[in-house]
Amino acid sequence: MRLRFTKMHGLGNDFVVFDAIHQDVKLSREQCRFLADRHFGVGCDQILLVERPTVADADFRYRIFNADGGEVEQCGNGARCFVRFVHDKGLTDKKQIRVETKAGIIVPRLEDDGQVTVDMGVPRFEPKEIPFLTDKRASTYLLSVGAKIVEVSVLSMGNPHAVQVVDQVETAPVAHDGPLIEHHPSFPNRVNAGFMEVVSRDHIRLRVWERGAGETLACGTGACAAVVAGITRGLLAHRVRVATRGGELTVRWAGDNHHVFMTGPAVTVFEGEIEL
Ligand SMILES: N[C@@H](CCC[C@H](N)C(=O)O)C(=O)O
Repeated sequence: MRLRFTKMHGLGNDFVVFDAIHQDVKLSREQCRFLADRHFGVGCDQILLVERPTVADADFRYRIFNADGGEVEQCGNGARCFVRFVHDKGLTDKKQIRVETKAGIIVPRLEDDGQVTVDMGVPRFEPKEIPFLTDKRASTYLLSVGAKIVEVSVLSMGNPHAVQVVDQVETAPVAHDGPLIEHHPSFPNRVNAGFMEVVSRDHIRLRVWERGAGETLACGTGACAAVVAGITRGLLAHRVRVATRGGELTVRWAGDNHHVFMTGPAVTVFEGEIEL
């Protein structure tokens, strides 16, 4: 089959996006891996499908596949690109849309300045039953990672995250420890591993080893998880600038059962067609 796609990115976290409303798009794991391959395919961290919703209270359905071909629950940078895509393609003229994901409904909004704010929902502190709970209130755990013991905050932004605080993010052992945390036996569904340097109460630097994709230039749900972890640990204010290798996001969270809001850019790089 020959499919049209759009190459997009949110802070360098890059995507191949398909309109699966006007074309029949069914991707196998191998086809996702081929599309994501930076040498033999198009190259991307995730593949995004824009589909008709299957529930009454949503405008679209948004499906996400990691570079390894696994379908996942949520993707924050992708959600911003999703909004830009449906607007650019004339699929809607609503500024605020309701989007069905595997993790429930999210509500992105296209701002007047072209940035996108996404209501990412309420963070959940789960899984609750993993060994070595150290601080129940802050939901932190001790994990043995290689020869070290690392304290991580474990939470879900629809998808799973384990976030640790490091002194200097640029020298953090992301490539070494990231895969060990991703595949740690405490996380049977694997996990995204965040490394956060707290610069001040309203500014962090962040690198994320993503489940199924490796280190990316930015991770939207990772940014939300890091800010929630930092606030829960008493380290951060309620509005935080998150600096990633690909650029900057703003994340807001008022705590408890409040929703997390993430604001940042969404960029189209090129349009293409590929034979699968
Ligand atoms: N890049 C993403 C997250 C994509 C999914 C993640 N790798 C997972 O497996 O949960 C983002 O911007 O949030």
